[in-house]
Amino acid sequence: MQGLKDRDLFRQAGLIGGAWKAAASGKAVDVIDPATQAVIGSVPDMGGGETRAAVESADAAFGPWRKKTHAERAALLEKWFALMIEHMDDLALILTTEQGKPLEEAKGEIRYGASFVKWFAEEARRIGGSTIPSPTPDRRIVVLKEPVGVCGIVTPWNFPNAMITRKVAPALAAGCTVVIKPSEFTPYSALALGVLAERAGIPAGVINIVTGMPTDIGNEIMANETVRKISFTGSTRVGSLLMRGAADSVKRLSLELGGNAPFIVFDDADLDLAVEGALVSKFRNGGQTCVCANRILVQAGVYDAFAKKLADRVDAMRVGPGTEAGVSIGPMINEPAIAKIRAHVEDAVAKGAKIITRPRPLPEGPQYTAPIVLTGATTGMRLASEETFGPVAPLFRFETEEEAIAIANGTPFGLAAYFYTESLRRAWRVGEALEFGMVGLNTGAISTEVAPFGGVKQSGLGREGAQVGIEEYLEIKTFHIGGLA
Ligand SMILES: NC(=O)c1ccc[n+]([C@@H]2O[C@H](COP(=O)([O-])OP(=O)(O)OC[C@H]3O[C@@H](n4cnc5c(N)ncnc54)[C@H](O)[C@@H]3O)[C@@H](O)[C@H]2O)c1
Ligand SMILES: O=C[C@H](O)CS(=O)(=O)O
Repeated sequence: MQGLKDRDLFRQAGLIGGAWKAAASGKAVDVIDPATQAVIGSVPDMGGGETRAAVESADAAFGPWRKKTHAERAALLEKWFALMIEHMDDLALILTTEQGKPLEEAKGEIRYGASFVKWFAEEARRIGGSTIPSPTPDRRIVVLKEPVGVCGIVTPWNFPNAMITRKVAPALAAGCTVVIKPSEFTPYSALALGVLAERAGIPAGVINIVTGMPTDIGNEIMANETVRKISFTGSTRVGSLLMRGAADSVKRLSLELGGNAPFIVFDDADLDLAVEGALVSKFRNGGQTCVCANRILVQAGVYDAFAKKLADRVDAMRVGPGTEAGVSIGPMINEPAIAKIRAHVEDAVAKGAKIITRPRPLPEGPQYTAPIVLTGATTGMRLASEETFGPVAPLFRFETEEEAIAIANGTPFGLAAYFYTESLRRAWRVGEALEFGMVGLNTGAISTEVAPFGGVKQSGLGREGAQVGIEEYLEIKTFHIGGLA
């Protein structure tokens, strides 16, 4: 890869038991730069056999890793964190090249990804248990927290660094070992993290990375009884498939799945603040973010003013390759993503929506799409019920608070919701009425390592980050000590 200061971070092999490996079949999968469609390189197309070997390595490493003190594990995580920060420019360049997001956003993701490693290095020292008053005088009852064991970590392409660290950092801090299956579209960010983990001194086998197409790897992760937990971020379709597959061996599950976030602007909102929030929430990563505003609901009294302000700002956004200075919307991940965005817009326009942003020339290449604002969106349109996952801001008009809440909650998803109001009473009322795992009031930015992240309904199970994130990788053992009378 051109432009890296440390070329060793660009690896084209899987990591199993401390060894960098090709696929047993000799097969490889090409990885494409979404800005140019050029082949960046290839990674091994591994399958069930390599995944089994990775699980065996993780299992062999589990005993010694869990026996380390929390402070020892924390020190290794701190070193890993420091290396991520030291190599931020290279990690960001790898990320932008394989995923497409603007370089400054990629740096933001590296900082965000690293923040989980730092956070859980600190949390490692705070894994506690408890004692319970015994029902009889001859007994003591102690609640111990123990690592779950080998974890399968399956991650998406849209945040190829942070979605890994948000899982692996708490897993390692808790004393678990992992087999990571990164997205086949963006494996290089994961492999660079593997290189830095080695350099940090994290022992061989604690982190294993299997690359390639998902079905065989996924089947082995689901079926292998040594894997005690699967932590998955991605679509609801694949999440529910993993849930079914994990059932036979009753694995623990964390699922961070799709969303369909409402972003509600009430008549009494600070409109400028709401526009800023909408830009942050809607257009981060070109709209390819699970917590992106998908449906922007605007009360009738401010609808036209909000639409104009938002459209003016969107007209000023630059579209281009993520490596170019000043670009705020990079290419979309692949052509099916572009096709879905187009289909949503065409469906909306056919049903009466209007594009109010200016037409603009786009850079050459099939994966660019213009950010747009649509007025006249209604609940019968595809973009009301499906994640568009692109830079399309549809504005729905509503009259009353009850109507807005009904539209917002009228989805099987429940990841993130946002609303803007200056009224304290409405803030509590609406905040409590929204059926979502995360709610932003007067802010479009809710992602941080310090706060629980996760959804309800078909958006998933469990929470990542914060104090609770490590619990996902800990089992409770109740230790009854008798005969003490
Ligand atoms: N809730 C969250 O925190 C969160 C975060 C990021 C993305 N997402 C969601 O992810 C989706 C976009 O990501 P995506 O397109 O990579 O999702 P995806 O579900 O297609 O893929 C996610 C991962 O699952 C793997 N996978 C696919 N089929 C599999 C199988 N049969 N067995 C095992 N693994 C399999 C993929 O290779 C990839 O690594 C969106 O719906 C988005 O909302 C959610
Ligand atoms: O795509 C959804 C992610 O969880 C991204 S972030 O955590 O909000 O940055």
